[in-house]
Amino acid sequence: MKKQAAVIGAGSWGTALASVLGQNQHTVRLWCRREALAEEINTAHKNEGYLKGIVLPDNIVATTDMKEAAEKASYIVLAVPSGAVRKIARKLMPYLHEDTIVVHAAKGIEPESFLRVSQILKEEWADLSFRGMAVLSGPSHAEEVAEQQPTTVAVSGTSEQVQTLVQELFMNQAFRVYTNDDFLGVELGGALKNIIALGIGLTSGLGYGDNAKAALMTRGLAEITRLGTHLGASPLTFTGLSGLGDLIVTCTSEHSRNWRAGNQIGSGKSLEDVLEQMGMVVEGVRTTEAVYHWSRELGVEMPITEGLYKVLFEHVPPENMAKSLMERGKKNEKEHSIMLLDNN
Ligand SMILES: NC(=O)C1=CN([C@@H]2O[C@H](COP(=O)(O)OP(=O)(O)OC[C@H]3O[C@@H](n4cnc5c(N)ncnc54)[C@H](O)[C@@H]3O)[C@@H](O)[C@H]2O)C=CC1
Ligand SMILES: O=C(CO)COP(=O)(O)O
Repeated sequence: MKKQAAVIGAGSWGTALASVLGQNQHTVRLWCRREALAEEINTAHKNEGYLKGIVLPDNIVATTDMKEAAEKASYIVLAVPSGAVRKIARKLMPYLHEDTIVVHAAKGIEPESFLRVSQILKEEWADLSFRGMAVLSGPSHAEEVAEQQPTTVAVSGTSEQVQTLVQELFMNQAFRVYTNDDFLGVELGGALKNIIALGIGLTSGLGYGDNAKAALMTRGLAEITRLGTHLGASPLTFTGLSGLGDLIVTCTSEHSRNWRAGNQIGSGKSLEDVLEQMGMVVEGVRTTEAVYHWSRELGVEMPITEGLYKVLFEHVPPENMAKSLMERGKKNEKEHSIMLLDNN
């Protein structure tokens, strides 16, 4: 059935998600910051700056007016960088109502508070009543979603009903949505894989090959799972689309901004230059900062995150990261899995 949906954020991901909703014949209002972009979307049905060469469904209406975008929507999809979520949550406050379902699609952890995006939203909207919240996450580069290439993602919701409604809202022949009741795990997987993708990009920039890539992906997944299960997520979620799936796509695709940023830093560019030239969000930088401090506070070992933090924030040369990871004390590969099995 046709729904009223608002997508907040007309960058790569917001535009791609609006496109999926438009293909599904929903009424879509896409909120953007810049008038010129709204004009481009409404007249040329394009967003060339973010999704080059893509023609958008003509039932997407772009606006810079939050009221116009969100007021009548029964679904509000948040697709801004995690760093903008608090500000946007405040702007959205007047337009949430009893029937609103909020779907967030951002992947990050807030430095200092160590909050996930859904926790930021709950904090900002503590006094409001709305129908529910969901997180949409998985291996889904916007460029391929916009081209209607086959894509699979996971959705988790504050209730089973919300989860199923969001699955129905997005699902189509090119965009397959699986439900997963582990909200925490789905949200964490998407945020944490960006750290590992940055790290792998870094080693590629240094000239290391596929063995290093496979090592970092495998041990990266181990450290994501270690933190996630410590916090109460299911280990199985990290083997699914929002865990391993998203890790694979972000660590192996040249679409990935996190991988590309790491690659350029490994090749000798400064973090500041890389971020300035990217022109799009590189979530892994902020999440590395958050998770480095968070894991130390929790006493959870995350050596890849630690190594990357030192490169990004303490000016340690990238080659030292690989060296320090290789020279760590002897370990049993299954240490953590054995501990998890023992606890069950
Ligand atoms: N691009 C992708 O393939 C995917 C991205 N994501 C996640 O979606 C989120 C958004 O990413 P992208 O769309 O790729 O980023 P982007 O850099 O392509 O676009 C970001 C959009 O947010 C807007 N924005 C930035 N700061 C803002 C602020 N302070 N207030 C209001 N609007 C602001 C920008 O104007 C732009 O429209 C991130 O958390 C990302 O990890 C998730 C899945 C896939
Ligand atoms: O999350 C993504 C794909 O699932 C996008 O990753 P990047 O932000 O690294 O481009």
